Amino acid sequence: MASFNTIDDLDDAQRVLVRLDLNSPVEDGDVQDNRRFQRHATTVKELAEAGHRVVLMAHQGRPGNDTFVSLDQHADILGGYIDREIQFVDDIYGDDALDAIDSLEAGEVLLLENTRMSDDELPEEAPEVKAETEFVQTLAPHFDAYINDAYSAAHRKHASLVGFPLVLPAFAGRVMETEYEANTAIANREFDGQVTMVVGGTKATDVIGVMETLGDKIDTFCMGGIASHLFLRAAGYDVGYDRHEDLDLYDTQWENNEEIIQELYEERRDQIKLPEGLAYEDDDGERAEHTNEELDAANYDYMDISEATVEKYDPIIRDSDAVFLKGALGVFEDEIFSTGTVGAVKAIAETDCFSVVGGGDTSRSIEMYGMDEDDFDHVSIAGGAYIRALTGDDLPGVELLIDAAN
Ligand SMILES: Nc1ncnc2c1ncn2[C@@H]1O[C@H](COP(=O)(O)OP(=O)(O)O)[C@@H](O)[C@H]1O
Ligand SMILES: O=C(OP(=O)(O)O)[C@H](O)COP(=O)(O)O
Repeated sequence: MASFNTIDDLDDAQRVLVRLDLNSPVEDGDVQDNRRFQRHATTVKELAEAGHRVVLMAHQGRPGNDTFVSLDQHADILGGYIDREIQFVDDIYGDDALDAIDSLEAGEVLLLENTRMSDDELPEEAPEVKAETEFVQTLAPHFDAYINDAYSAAHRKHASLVGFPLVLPAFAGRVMETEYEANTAIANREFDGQVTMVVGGTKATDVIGVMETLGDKIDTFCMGGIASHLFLRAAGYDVGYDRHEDLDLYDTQWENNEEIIQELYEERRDQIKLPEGLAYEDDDGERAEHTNEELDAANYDYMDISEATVEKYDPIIRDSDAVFLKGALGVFEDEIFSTGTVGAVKAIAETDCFSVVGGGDTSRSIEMYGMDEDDFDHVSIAGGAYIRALTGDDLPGVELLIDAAN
């Protein structure tokens, strides 16, 4: 496996510049705590306890959006996980930031302001271009090492992610390490027995990309979510199109991907397991189901896979050596349509297989329905980066760490 240097390879008492991904939901201006803080805290705590001077960079939201806010709240939330104060400076590479950086003592931690508040950060450009920005050129001389822990942002060619590895010795943090290991385990097929991928969610292109890239590494695809309706349509059932004009869940995806869906369905018919039926809300607000033969998308909105489908997928999951999950099998946020997602996630949790659950939305089902993250080998905190890794795209932030090690 191609690899990178990690924080185990750092010299003692370093001045380290660490890129985290603390990008979080924001409600009425309040940053919402989430597992990104908890995960990155592991890296930060380890660095501080080892006696390094630790300066953190992260982004929040995108300019113009309500979620584009200062990182002052992030410092408090992250500090709560490491039992030590995280200083915050509302500057990135101006005099205030440099003063705060240079006054740090061993074991102290400082968070800089939202990197996206610098004009140098955002346009996606080649690492060589980013390395020449004032942002990178001003900060780099104040550090001995750059650490990238932001796997979930590693698909972006932004200054804080791709500029520094060209000008400082570069290392991976603990989150980067675990996310990378879990995702490459599938691509390299590091398992002897059955490998199953449970795929759902709303985006057909994600599912198609995974099937095209990993089709020969995965034995069985158990399908749910919107994508499964499109494959059921390819199989000839009356589903996989929009019944409201103002809704576009299916039609555009079908128009753009019809040929490849038909092709994948024909070529990989033995590998692809489709729902046996789908669930909808009846006139009394209760869950009801149709078998595939009864499906009638002109008159019903289908929100989950049927119970018979859960029963069909259950033994497949339990007989697997490794199971990867991407995307929800139904609208699990509504309890009556959580049967599919919770059924699959529970079966994965109860099975002694190597298991990875990914997708920002889907992994929320674990705590929503009282399951324990420790029952899985890895629960990814990455959305876009996870799917890019699964579909064979390089992550520039990761590639630069590998290059730096070689
Ligand atoms: N049949 C369905 N109809 C509408 N939405 C669905 C359906 N099945 C799953 N979803 C939705 O898919 C979302 C997750 O999809 P997606 O964003 O692709 O995955 P993730 O965020 O896990 O990567 C869930 O929030 C769920 O409500
Ligand atoms: O949260 C992130 O991505 P994700 O929602 O795909 O997991 C990353 O922080 C990247 O953010 P961006 O998509 O605004 O570049």
